[in-house]
Amino acid sequence: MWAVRAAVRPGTWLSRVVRGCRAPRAAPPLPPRPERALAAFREGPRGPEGRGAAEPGPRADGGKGRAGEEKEEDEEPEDEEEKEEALLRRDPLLPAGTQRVCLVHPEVKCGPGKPQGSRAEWQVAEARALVHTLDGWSVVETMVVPTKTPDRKLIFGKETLEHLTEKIRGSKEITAVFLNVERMATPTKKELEAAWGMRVFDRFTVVLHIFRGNARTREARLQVALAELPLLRSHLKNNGAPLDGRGRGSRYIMGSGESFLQVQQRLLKDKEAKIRRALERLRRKRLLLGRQRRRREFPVISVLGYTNCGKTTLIKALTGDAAVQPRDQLFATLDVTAHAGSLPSRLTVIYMDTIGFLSQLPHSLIESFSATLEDVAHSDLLIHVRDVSHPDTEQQKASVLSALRGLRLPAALLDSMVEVHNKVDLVPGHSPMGPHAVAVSALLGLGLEELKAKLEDAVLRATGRRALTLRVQLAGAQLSWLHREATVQALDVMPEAGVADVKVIISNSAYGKFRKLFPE
Ligand SMILES: Nc1nc2c(ncn2[C@@H]2O[C@H](COP(=O)(O)OP(=O)(O)OP(=O)(O)O)[C@@H](O)[C@H]2O)c(=O)[nH]1
Ligand SMILES: [Mg+2]
Repeated sequence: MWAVRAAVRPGTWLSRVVRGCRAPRAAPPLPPRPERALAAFREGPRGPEGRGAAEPGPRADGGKGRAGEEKEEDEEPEDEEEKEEALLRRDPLLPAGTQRVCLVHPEVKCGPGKPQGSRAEWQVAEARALVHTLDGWSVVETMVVPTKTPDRKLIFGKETLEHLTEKIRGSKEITAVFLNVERMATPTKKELEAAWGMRVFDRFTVVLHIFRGNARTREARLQVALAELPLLRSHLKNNGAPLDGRGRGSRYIMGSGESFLQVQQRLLKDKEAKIRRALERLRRKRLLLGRQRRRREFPVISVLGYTNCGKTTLIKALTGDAAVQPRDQLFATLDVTAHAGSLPSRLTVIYMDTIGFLSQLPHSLIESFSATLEDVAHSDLLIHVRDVSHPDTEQQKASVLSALRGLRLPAALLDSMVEVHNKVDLVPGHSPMGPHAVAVSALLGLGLEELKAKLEDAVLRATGRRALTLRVQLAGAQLSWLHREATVQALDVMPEAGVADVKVIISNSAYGKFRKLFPE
């Protein structure tokens, strides 16, 4: 889902699951309420899944199904979970405590590695934001250094390296270096650390660290663990020792006929197979529960956008869900979460909060998260939230759209996407262009009514429904038929005339049947 330099790739929406409950349509004449829809998303005693990221890890797989519900394939024994926990144990990637970072950005001057359509300042700003996301870390120095071949072993030419070394070693303030490349080979890292006399980190390690800290569900945590495997492999290859630093012992493990390296490689392979199996189990469950959700016919709206643009804040504003916790942080949301809200005609919809986009995201992270994109493809509507107060808002939009194109979503879903211009409180006089755009301040609650009206219109169109007020005879079967086949929103009874005006949300096909059965 993210642009990785010029190549934008699909990325990381995580999905959470849906717990079963009775369909709200079975309880007319009350309008379907968000709470009821939320109940469909509950995962055991912890309450609605996908609560704020600040809560301790809710489970992605939910609790036990109720009687009468579709039986879950693949019930997991308790010890499966314990085994997964073992897969997730690992050492810290970054040192704890305060770090004063020198941000070194290799700017590709020409050649195939030159990033398309993005500026060094933007990439530097994004790298700085990543560093500031880490607790106690700050950028004290920024150096943009020209390079022709950022993927070469030492990245910089001899002279540039000497110049950098002089500056870095000469500064008393700097305690670590963030080299803004996707991945550094272990030998490169070692050589740079030796030259500069301090730890050097790449974007992969920093983003992985943030992901580790923010992943809450089992699925998200396993996906991060999968993304880490290349790092463990390269450490093994280059050090002959795993990252967790357990002793190497003798060259051959006694009696096994395998060298230490072979044993470690085998263990990593086993680990990968186990993580993939566990993810596949969770994925099957998610798809099954997604089918249940669709059967219950709550329209699903996926809320997408660049990281920190205000997706979670918007969902909080649209649903009033007090447990939603927006944070001023990159990748605050790593688990796709579901939140119910209602639209003007009281139609209940489910908003899916998703992980944000970022340009230049390490692609092994994106790949490991990509299975969860399936959920976005099954939405009824997409909202693209934009932070219009951000200086790079246009690049961010291009990044997001380009990533979305890479996902091969249904054309109708892309065409009907609603663009939300968020944070307009910070941009006085902003007026959005285009028929699908609405300006809001999710934080201050501005423009939400207009947005809801647009969403309702789009959802009804996308799901082949319409909102109608129908006059029915109280004596006949019309009212009970509508209760059965449509969603009754409100009832205005006129006893003296023996009629009622019924506000319904009804599918086009059901309306056709209604007219056939009860001609006007
Ligand atoms: N001024 C202003 N700030 C906003 C608005 N909407 C969101 N924010 C702030 O922007 C920051 C990020 O908001 P989130 O809702 O967490 O953004 P997000 O897109 O969910 O971020 P990730 O989950 O990290 O991708 C928070 O500090 C919000 O308070 C807005 O309309 N106006
Ligand atoms: Mg969020």
